[in-house]
Amino acid sequence: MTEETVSGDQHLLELRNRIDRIDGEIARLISERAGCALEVAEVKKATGEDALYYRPEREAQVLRRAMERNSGPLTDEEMARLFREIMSACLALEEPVKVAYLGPEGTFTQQATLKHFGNSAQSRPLAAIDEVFREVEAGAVNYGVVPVENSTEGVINHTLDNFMNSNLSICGEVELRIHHHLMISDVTRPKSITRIYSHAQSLAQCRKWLDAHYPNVERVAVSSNADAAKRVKGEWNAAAIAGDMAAELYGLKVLSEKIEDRPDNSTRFLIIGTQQVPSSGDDKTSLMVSMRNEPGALHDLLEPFRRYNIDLTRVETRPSQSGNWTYVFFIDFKGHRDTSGIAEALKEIGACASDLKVLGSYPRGVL
Ligand SMILES: O=C(O)C(=O)C[C@]1(C(=O)O)C=C[C@@H](O)C=C1
Repeated sequence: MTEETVSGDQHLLELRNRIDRIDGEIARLISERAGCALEVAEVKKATGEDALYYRPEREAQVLRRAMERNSGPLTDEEMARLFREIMSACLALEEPVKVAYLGPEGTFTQQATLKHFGNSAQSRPLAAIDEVFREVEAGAVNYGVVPVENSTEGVINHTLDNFMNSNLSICGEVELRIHHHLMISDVTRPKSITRIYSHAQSLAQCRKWLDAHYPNVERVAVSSNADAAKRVKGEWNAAAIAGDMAAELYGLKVLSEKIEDRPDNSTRFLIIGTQQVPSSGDDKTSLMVSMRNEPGALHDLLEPFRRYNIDLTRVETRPSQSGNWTYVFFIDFKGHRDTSGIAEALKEIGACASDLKVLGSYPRGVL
């Protein structure tokens, strides 16, 4: 052994000893934090049966602070993700939170659920968006996670329509970068692919790539990306377009990575529940408004937003379920319903609308 390797080995040993010491301190501090969370739970329990353990506004503040005070070398996102998991474990200690999401397992909605609630939440896949709403309404789970819009393909109508017949609120949002991969099973012959399975939205998000690389291959729309991945197992002439979780879950091999046409392709998901969330300091509000079917109605609806200087982030129109050719507007804007300016604007809009429902004010997605 040369002198150099001896001193290298010695240095490695010293560094590992240092890491062991730091880990000891981190472990002690995490336990102390978890003890605090248990005390918080006692304080909440004393408020009665309906005590709210999960506090979206507080979680957003904790994560934002973790990012603000980070000075590297980890990225802000990486640091926040670590705190996400610590808080998830602390919340599970207070009271296990039950979450339903649009399944099956392996979908992007499951990935969004994990990103938002962390690994300690008890999550359950359901077959349809309606079912997620129903299970939250019935109290079988505390929260639901459903997709609402994609940056390439637009709004998910089914989710918006469900709000028309539901009393649930929006208590959070989470955005996920969507990376699609072309994947095959171990029996697939890559040169003999004649069929590609995926969800219709994903096929649309990879349209140009498919036109360029697999122009004559049949594209088969199925109920989810995870379902596509499942079908490919055992088919020698088929491939699937899906995400990392599906590839892992079904043991598929990724043939081509990140094949989405737009590199910034992302999907926004909503957290639905029954609680009204206080301001976190950086929030969004979602409204559902019906207007009388008369000239100038849309102008009257939007005018207060301009006057109170409120920043609209989205306006969607859906046919109302109560009559032909009448519409419901879904409007998102920056700010919390309880802040001055917004509270006044909502009062004015309420006065000119035939129906106004605040679907919720909630923290802007952090991670
Ligand atoms: O501050 C609270 O209310 C807590 O319950 C503590 C805590 C945390 O671990 O920081 C845990 C769960 C809540 O969702 C928010 C924060």
